[in-house]
Amino acid sequence: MLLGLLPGVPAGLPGTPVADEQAALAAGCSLVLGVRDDALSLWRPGGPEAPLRVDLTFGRTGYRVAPERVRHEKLVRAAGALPEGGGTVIDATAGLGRDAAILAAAGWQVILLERQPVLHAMLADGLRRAGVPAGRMALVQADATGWLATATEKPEVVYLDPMFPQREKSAAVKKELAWVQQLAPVDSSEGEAGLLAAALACARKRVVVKRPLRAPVLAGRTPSHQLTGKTVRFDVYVTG
Ligand SMILES: C[S@@+](CC[C@H](N)C(=O)[O-])C[C@H]1O[C@@H](n2cnc3c(N)ncnc32)[C@H](O)[C@@H]1O
Repeated sequence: MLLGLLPGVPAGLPGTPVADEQAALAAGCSLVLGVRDDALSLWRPGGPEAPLRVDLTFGRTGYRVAPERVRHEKLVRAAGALPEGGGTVIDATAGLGRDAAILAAAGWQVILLERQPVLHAMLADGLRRAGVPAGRMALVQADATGWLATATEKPEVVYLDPMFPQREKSAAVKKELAWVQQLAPVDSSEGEAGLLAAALACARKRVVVKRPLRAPVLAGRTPSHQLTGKTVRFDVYVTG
């Protein structure tokens, strides 16, 4: 996959600098990263689809959503009770930050880990535009397996949503997933097993893993219990 980097994107990202979409097409880029309406965005050069950007303030997943509404979300129920005085979730596979926004809206302090540099830059841009206080959602560019293994302060919860081949049916979500998968392909089974092991060793209370409804459990490890939704389920591993 060749990613075209349009003028105005942060320095140091992996990709091919291009002057405009025409140049990106001529260079054979399947996606471009550029600035649209003040947002760092990803799109198919010459394509009709709306650009993809991280949006934490609008729509269903806005981090300002009222806690009494988000507490019904299956993800929030899977994370368990928020300790009095607050608690921390490490979202070790932050992606576009949607699940992290739900957890933050439910009152958790969320540390977002994302290893893919372009997605990390898009998340940083989304957090900046949303004006999210660093105390609510803090972003780190890191490989989660190593980061979790060396974490000095253990969080209550570690949340994992590793890439999984095509799992949603709607065309819009398929498009987003296809684009994100070009940047961050599905991990090897050894990679997934290492990530789950690091999460289980780090979380003080539980590890939550999001899976497509009928997918096998991650790394063959049986969870303590499961919460199932219409298209996805949350596998919960109680650690303490
Ligand atoms: C399916 S997406 C997560 C979507 C996210 N839950 C959301 O709501 O937008 C998976 C993301 O995890 C990242 N990822 C996978 N393994 C990782 C690891 N070991 N360390 C850090 N990031 C990882 C990928 O780069 C990808 O962006």
